Formats: sequence, structure tokens, C-alpha cells
Amino acid sequence: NTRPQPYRHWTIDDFEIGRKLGQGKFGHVYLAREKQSGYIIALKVLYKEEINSMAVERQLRREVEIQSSLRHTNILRLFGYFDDETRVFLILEYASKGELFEELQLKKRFMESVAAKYVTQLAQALLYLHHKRVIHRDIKPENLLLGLRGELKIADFGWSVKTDVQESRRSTLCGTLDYLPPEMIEGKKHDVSADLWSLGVLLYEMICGKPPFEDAENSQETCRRIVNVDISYPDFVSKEARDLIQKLLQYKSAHRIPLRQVLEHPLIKRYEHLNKSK
Ligand SMILES: CC(=O)NC[C@@H]1CCN(c2c(Cl)cnc3[nH]c(-c4cn(C)nc4C)nc23)C1
Repeated sequence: NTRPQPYRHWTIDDFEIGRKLGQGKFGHVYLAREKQSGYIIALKVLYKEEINSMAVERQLRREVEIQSSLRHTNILRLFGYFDDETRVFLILEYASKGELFEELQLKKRFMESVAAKYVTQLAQALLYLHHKRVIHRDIKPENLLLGLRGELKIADFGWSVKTDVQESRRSTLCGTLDYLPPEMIEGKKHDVSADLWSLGVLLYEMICGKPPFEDAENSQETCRRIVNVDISYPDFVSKEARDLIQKLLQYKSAHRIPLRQVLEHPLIKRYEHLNKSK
């Protein structure tokens, strides 16, 4: 069955709608089947009256433009989009193993070999993104999905930007601060190394079961701990894992270990034989 073609003018009648898969920031996502090809996709539905602010509309256009231009096994595909009088529809790749976040909640924390596998896949996706001069800026378990073979897929490009548009973060981020690097907390200019910081936070959370700067108390406390890079490690964390996390969670963005060196790090090399695509 041929994959849905982006250039076609789709309408909702081209699809059979299945169960609700969940909801992203601004809309609901449904399992759907394209009638003519039988192809299974995820259909993200956004209501136009909710996309009334210019900022949200601009962000949506950016998400669609960026994500539809990307082709990488660890990045969720956006095949196309269409609209009717009241709604906008995004035709997205269906990730059959759901959200990484769910798996992390279920398993509490991952073995270091599993965390190393996900970091390898994420680093390869980020290398591709940064080569295309795209910063994701919102790498966290909620935005990571799992494909048929358990491979990680970055989704939700709502906060991504093309780096030639250097912008400090004006609009406040909805959701957790846990993953924000100091420079974004401080509203300074940020570049692709913002994603390196988030990779470090994710690696810590996968191995330890919670993010390094999480503070149930309040966001000021979380921000203080981020800008002070105030981290402590449970004793089950290996020295290689501590070393890689510490090399990613550097206050100065220029001091963060580059992605190519992440892929050569002892923690990653140690499990490489497990992660070679079977
Ligand atoms: C990043 C993001 O937008 N997350 C919110 C949306 C929730 C469902 N979305 C899915 C999207 Cl956009 C694509 N594929 C998915 N697969 C699933 C899923 C599969 N299982 C077994 N359980 C679930 C859940 N969900 C999706 C994304």
C-alpha cells in the first residue's frame, strides 16, 4: 500500500477515524486509516477557534513546514495537512509503541543499556536536525514516541526553529521547565547546544527515573537548580553514565560535549553491539 502523498488535497472523508490516541499541546490525535491505501496514520486535529492567536498560528505553520521537510527514521514523519471550515488536520506517521514517557513511568527507570540505545538514536536524529539547521528546543519524554521496532521517534515540533532565525524565547513555554537549559531560563540567545542540555536531562531521567532538577516545590527552585547545575547522582549510576551526563549538563553551552563525541563515549560504545540495528 503506497504511503499517503503529501501533495494530494485530502479531506476528512478520505479517512476512517479510530480511537483517540491522546492529545498534544493544541489538539487531539486519533488513529486513522486512509481508505484508498489502507495506510494507518495518526491524525492530529486542531480547532481553528483555538488557533486564533497569531503566535500559535505562526508556531503551527513552523511545525508543519519544518516537520514535513524532515526524513529520518528517528523523526516522526508529517505526510501532509488539510483543513475544513472549523479544523486543521495534520497527517502524521503512527508510532505503534506509543510514548516513551509511558514506558518510563511503567519501568520506573531504564537499564543503562536501554538508555544508551535511546541516546544513540536521539543523537543521530539531532545530528540530522542540526545539519538541517533546526533546533528542536523541546526534547523530553512526552515528545518522544516509539515505533514498531521500539525505535525512538521525535515528535511535536511545535517549539522547533530554523537556526537562522535567532530568537530569544519570548513566548512562555507551557509545561515543564525541567528540560530547559540555563540560557533559555535566562532568556538569552540559544543555539543547537540547547538540545545537548536536554539530551543530558533525558539521559539522567531515563537512568534515575526522575529529571535532575525536578523540584516538586516550585518553579523558582527548579530554575535556581538549573542555573546552578545542582545535580546529585543515586549510587546505582555508573561512572561512565555520570561522566556523559556531566559533559552534557554544562552551564556554558560551548562546553557541552558535541553530538559526534556523544556517539563515541564509553557509555554508548559499551552497548553498541546491542544497538546495531538487528
Ligand atoms: C508528541 C505528541 O504530540 N504527543 C501527543 C500525542 C498523543 C498521541 N500521539 C501520537 C502520534 Cl502524533 C503518533 N503516533 C502515536 N502513537 C501513539 C500511541 C500508540 N500507542 C500504543 N499508544 C499511543 C498513545 N500515540 C501517537 C501524539
